[in-house]
Amino acid sequence: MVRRLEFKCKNAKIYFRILPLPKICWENVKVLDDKETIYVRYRQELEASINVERPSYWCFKTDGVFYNNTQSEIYDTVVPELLEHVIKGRHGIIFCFGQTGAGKSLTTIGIENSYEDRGIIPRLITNLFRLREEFKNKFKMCFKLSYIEATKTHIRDLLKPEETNYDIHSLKEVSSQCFTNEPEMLKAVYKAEGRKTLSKNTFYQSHTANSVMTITVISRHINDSSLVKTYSKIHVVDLAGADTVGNKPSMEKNATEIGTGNLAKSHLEQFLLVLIENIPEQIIVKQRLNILIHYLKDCLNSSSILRFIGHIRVDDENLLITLSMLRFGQIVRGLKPKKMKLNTCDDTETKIKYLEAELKEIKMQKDIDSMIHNEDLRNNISEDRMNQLRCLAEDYLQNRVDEIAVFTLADINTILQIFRTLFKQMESEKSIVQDSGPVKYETYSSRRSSSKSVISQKSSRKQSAKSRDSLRQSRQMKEKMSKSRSLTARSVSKGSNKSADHKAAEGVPVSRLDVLNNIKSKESLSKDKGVKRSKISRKPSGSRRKSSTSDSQHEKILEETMMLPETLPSPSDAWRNFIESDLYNYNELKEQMDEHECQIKRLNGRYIEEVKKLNTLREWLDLCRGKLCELKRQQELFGKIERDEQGDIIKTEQEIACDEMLSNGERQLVQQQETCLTIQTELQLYLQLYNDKRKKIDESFDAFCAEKYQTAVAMDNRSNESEIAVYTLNKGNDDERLLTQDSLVLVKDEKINDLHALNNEYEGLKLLASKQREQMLRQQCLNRKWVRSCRNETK
Ligand SMILES: Nc1ncnc2c1ncn2[C@@H]1O[C@H](COP(=O)(O)OP(=O)(O)OP(=O)(O)O)[C@@H](O)[C@H]1O
Repeated sequence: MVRRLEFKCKNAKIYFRILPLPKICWENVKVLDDKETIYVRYRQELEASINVERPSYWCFKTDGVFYNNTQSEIYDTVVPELLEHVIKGRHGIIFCFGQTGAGKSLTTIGIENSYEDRGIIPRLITNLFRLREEFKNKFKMCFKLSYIEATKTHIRDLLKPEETNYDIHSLKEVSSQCFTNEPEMLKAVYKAEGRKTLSKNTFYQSHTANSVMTITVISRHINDSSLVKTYSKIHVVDLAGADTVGNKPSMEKNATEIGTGNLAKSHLEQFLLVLIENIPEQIIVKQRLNILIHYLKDCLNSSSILRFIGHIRVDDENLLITLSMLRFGQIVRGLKPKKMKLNTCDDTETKIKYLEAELKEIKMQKDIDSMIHNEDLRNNISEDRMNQLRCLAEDYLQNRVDEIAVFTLADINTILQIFRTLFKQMESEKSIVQDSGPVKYETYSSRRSSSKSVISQKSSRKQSAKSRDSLRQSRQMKEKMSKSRSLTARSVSKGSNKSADHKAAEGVPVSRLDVLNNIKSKESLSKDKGVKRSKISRKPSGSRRKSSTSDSQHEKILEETMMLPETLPSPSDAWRNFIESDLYNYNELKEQMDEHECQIKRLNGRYIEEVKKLNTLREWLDLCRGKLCELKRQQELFGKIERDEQGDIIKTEQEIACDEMLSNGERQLVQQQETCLTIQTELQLYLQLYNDKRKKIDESFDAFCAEKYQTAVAMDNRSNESEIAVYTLNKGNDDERLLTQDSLVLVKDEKINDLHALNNEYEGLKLLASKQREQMLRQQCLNRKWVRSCRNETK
């Protein structure tokens, strides 16, 4: 024993808690002031009842003796140091052992007592979650809880509400629940505590089995690149109370209950002894012998941090069992510490995540590197992205978007490549236009249809205003250069007409003829100089006739360009020119239209009058009918009805007069209805005529614009000279409805007002639409002009 006491134990520590009792025999048990050494009198001397001069004592060295210490003091002495090791990855066990009713449950859980007197387990949970919060920037921690009760042969899972028992072979099935917050874990612990088996006869809650609360701490250093997670377990064991059968404190417990406690203590004692002797085979045997030791086998070894708290009663009656507990403590102190061994394992899940993140970063870095080194990444661009960029480029050129969003150098390269392709396409078309020869004029309608297709075909070649400006600048530069080179050529194209380029350069409006002359002069210039273009070769006239499809297309493009108006006239100017020209008999049509309008106005006035008359007539007839009914009712009431021989009612003179009046009135009503219908039909006819004339004028105007300006001009106010036109037109529709319904519904003034309001709204919308159309046409015109100027430029 002396040899063992000399040994300085680090991993295992032993503490004793003395139960405060009214009769403590301090003569036989002494605690030194260092609160570490306990002396217990030789029992033989006591039993022998002999007076000895110098009494003999057993000396027991401990790591701390608690007497009248608070729960908090005990916790602070025992647990924090252990917890430090546990967090680092070592297993730890706190054993509470001792005599029955000596305070083991108070030390471990303290559930029966006040909050201040809560035991190690609740304090430990609070401490763990506090540590997790404190080191959240350094460690990622997760806690798992298991709570079991161990009898001699079985382990019961206390976390499960129903009784679930496991034998020595199925201990791995014991549940382990993960908790992310303190209250939840405490709740689970207290619930488990409530499920423990209690002795039936004791006045306090005496436990008959051993219980183990286990918290597995899994932690990983956040900045640790090795991605190794440490896991460690901390067990708090409340051993069943040991005692001598028949001893006073254990009187309320039966022999089996006491036996469980004694067996656990003696197995543990034996196990510690073989652990000290370090005989592996024996260790395994002892582990198999007791289910509790088997359950703790991963942790119950010399490399773990072991804390034993023995609970003793130091009164005369319990001296023997106290001595037994103290001897157990000495065995514990005999444990040789082994080299610290951290429980670590690879955190596969995090490792995968980490590697994925790293891979992503490397990829990104690679992209940046290749961008910096100006590498062509087009190969890395997906088909979808290519298409998207193509659409973007086209949208940009068509002024549909103001800018193109690019993310990488590859995007920029691709966009440039698209521009280059489009430019080349345009160049080749230009050369075709140059080769396409004399211009043929087509009818306006065919030109319009062809222009639509041309526009759609070449939509990708239209550019935004910005790009046009820059192009114009470069064009002017080119023109200046070409001007100096082609002096001779320009002298050929004499007369008052300057070249189109020259005019354009001077800001003078360029006519179609100018453009044509320009093309011709350039052609002759190239002929004169004998310059042969490598790509733009003129085809012989015969062959051109054969390749009709492509040629006609090119001619159309040329005509499109040639026939474009230089400036789009304002609608009012166009209208004025149309009226003045009288090419389409506008004045005659207008005269007729005015005549119809006069008729419509006249008929409309008459119609309203006649309808009013009709109304008055109806009202009068209703009055007559009412009067007649009243007369009849009075006669019936006063029994004045006279009947002839056949039994028919004889009418009074008044009645006969009334009847006549009624039949006259009804005849008049029919005539009046006839009149109204006739006027309506006439009105309808004139409205139809009026509309026809109006339509004809509109068509004539369109034809005039097509011929004169080669484009449509939006002019919806052209017929606004006659306000009634709009009114009567719509009113006409309303009348039409009246006629088809074949009923004489009155056209009331309010309705006319409603119609006016609707008309106004309709006109407003029409005006808006026409403005938009005009704007669109202008834009189209500008685009065409741009195409033409580009073509000119290439010459
Ligand atoms: N140090 C103490 N101070 C005051 N009362 C105590 C102390 N220790 C224990 N007690 C009281 O003694 C009674 C028994 O305590 P406890 O249940 O903790 O003993 P135990 O060792 O767990 O008993 P058992 O082995 O039968 O389960 C309880 O009522 C408890 O409050």
